[in-house]
Amino acid sequence: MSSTLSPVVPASAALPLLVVAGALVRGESAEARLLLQQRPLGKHHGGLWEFPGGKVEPGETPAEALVRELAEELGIAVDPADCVPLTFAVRSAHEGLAAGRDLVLLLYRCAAWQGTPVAEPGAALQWVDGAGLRALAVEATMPPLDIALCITAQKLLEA
Ligand SMILES: Nc1nc2c([nH]c(=O)n2[C@H]2C[C@H](O)[C@@H](COP(=O)(O)OP(=O)(O)OP(=O)(O)O)O2)c(=O)[nH]1
Repeated sequence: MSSTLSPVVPASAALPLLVVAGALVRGESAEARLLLQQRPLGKHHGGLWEFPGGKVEPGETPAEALVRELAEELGIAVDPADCVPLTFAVRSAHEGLAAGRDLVLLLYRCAAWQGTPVAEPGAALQWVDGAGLRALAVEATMPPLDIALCITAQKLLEA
């Protein structure tokens, strides 16, 4: 191979931003609902509905980060063993991310926790059924990355 070829990822490029989020599901069959959180106004994607979660900090595993974020944002305690990888989505920096880095979002299914989710100041929560989730995706009231995640999350709500 020629030594003049550029590597796919230049050594100088920033690593992707790793974000974890939880698809918290309660109830079964027709009663199944997913928890969505509205991002506080003033934050990136402010006012849009997303899966609760946040960035993985240095030294954390993704599951540890999710447990921490769910405790911080919702005040619930989740066992890492109850965080089951569900799907992921990737957004390129070229698609308009302010930080200028690719973003990889790992979505976990969580069906067990302790406590009752409570929104942080400035945020809001809603439990959606399949129709509610579709409506948010179609109306683009979710971050672009979440539209892709919803296709899989929707299956958690199917009878
Ligand atoms: N939590 C979450 N973030 C998402 C989703 N979809 C999506 O594009 N994002 C983006 C928005 C943000 O750019 C990034 C998450 O950052 P964040 O601001 O929530 O992370 P954080 O809780 O660590 O926040 P901070 O303390 O740094 O303010 O991922 C989603 O469904 N959930």
